[in-house]
Amino acid sequence: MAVAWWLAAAAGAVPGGAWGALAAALAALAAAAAAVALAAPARAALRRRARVVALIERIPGPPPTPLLGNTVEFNVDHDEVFTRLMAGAMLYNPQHGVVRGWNGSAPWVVLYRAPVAEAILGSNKHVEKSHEYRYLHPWLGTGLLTSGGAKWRARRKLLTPAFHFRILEDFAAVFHEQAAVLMRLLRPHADAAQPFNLQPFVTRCTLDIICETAMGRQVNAQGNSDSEYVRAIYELGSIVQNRQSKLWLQPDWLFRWNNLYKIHQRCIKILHGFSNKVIRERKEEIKKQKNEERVKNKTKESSASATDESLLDIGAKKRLAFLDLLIEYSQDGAVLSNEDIREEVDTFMFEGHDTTSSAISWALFLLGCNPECQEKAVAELRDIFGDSRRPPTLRDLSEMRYLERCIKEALRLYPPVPMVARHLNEDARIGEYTVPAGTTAVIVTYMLHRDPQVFPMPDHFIPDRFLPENCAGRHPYAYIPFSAGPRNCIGQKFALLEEKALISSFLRHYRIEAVDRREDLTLLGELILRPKNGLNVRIFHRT
Ligand code: HEM
Repeated sequence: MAVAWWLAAAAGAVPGGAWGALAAALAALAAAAAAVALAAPARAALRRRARVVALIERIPGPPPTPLLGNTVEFNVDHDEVFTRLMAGAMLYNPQHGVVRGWNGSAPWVVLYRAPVAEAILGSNKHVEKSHEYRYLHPWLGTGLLTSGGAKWRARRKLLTPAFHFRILEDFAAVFHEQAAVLMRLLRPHADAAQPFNLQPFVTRCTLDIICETAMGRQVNAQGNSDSEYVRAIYELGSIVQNRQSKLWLQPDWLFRWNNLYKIHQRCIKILHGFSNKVIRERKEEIKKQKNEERVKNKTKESSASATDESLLDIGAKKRLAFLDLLIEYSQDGAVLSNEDIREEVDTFMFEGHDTTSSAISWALFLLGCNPECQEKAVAELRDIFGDSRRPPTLRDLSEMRYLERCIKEALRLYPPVPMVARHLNEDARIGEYTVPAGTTAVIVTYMLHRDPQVFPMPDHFIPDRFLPENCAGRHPYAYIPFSAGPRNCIGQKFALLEEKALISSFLRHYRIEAVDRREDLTLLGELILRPKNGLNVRIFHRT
């Protein structure tokens, strides 16, 4: 275009004669060439768009409105979005569990049957998170949960050993100590006529657990729920949820004009400030310890009484936290910088407390709805512990087989992460459909777990569905509370141990009765599955 303009300007600048005619002809030629040159990419873009539309429209789904797509259907009260999504999905193509929708002009597919979920989650190609995860970036950066491509692959490989069973053994003591605090705090509610919401108690406990296991620091959320750090975690979590569901909070430039932005920035400052401080201090402590060890080793060689001293040392050894492992893996900044470490520590803080809190609260609530299952779990605990009040060992936890089935059944009915989403960087074959690159694929775990073909009487709480003989032959993607495939939850063993430790401790102290009826609960299916008005229960001391 610039060439045409220059030639036209040149034609105007040389008045009359053959030069002028030639320049004008050249200008026309250049303009035509530019139009053709521009038209080619435009035509290609139109062709690509037509292909996307044609492929997506082959999939059943609600009729879209021009420009707005199906966003109008979701312009409902916050409480209704999740129910709408599921009802809409069930209405179209329930047999295959693949439904399409348009978020404005952006294509989406909703998947809710095992084979189609496997097509995405089981693939090594479709590992990019969808755009909805970007609201977590200011806090988590691109840590394991939010990163993609080569960075995610390298980090996943690096961090996997940190979740080895041997390392988790160290955390059993933290689970027990924090469970003991929770039991004490629940005491005033025991045997009272007035029901109470169990969830905030459990959330504060899981927050204390993750803080100590991830960073080796105590924030004492159970003792002081008003701490700046704890408040920042809650506030930021709620802002992220808000941004996901409210269109006007989504573009960054619009969000900056909203009152929430200031709070958002303040929370980020507090959370990053805390993590940075802990990382700095821990690095210094490790350096100091190493120096002391070096000096001691030298003294040991020359002192006969060194044995007693080193034994004392081992007794006083500090508990390992994930942070210590990250510092070790970092190789003095060569592999992970301080910021890289912070991303991962913050990711564990985020992903490792609300999820477990949701899982534990739902499991206890369901045991409160099903007293016969609760008593079976208690009988199993009596077999393991007798009358002893001792803390559970890892072996005890592994013997809680019935309780494990209850936990798994609760994770089936109320998966803490009710859906996961991927951005498709290339075409995907999903069932009988080709889904084009650029589509967002949302796997709705909550629906997938209620497929009556796989789980007869899907709404009933039946822990024995998870007896080994009943699991045999089940599709590997039919039950995926921790997602599945290459991007599954790295913390699932940790989570199950924590669940068993807390729930067993609870059942050894209290009997629980659900006050809310399951059918009356309003579910908020956001990042984490929550009941809108909490989980109201009564508890009674066990005699
Ligand atoms: C009951 C508790 C938990 C549940 C139900 C759960 C569920 C999940 C799910 C569904 C995903 C996949 C998310 C996605 O694809 O968007 C995930 C990923 C992840 N989870 Fe968990 N999680 C739990 C506990 C934990 C804990 C305790 C930790 C850490 C201590 C943790 C750390 C992570 C991380 C780092 C990822 C990202 C893994 C990756 O992309 O490679 N989770 N979790």
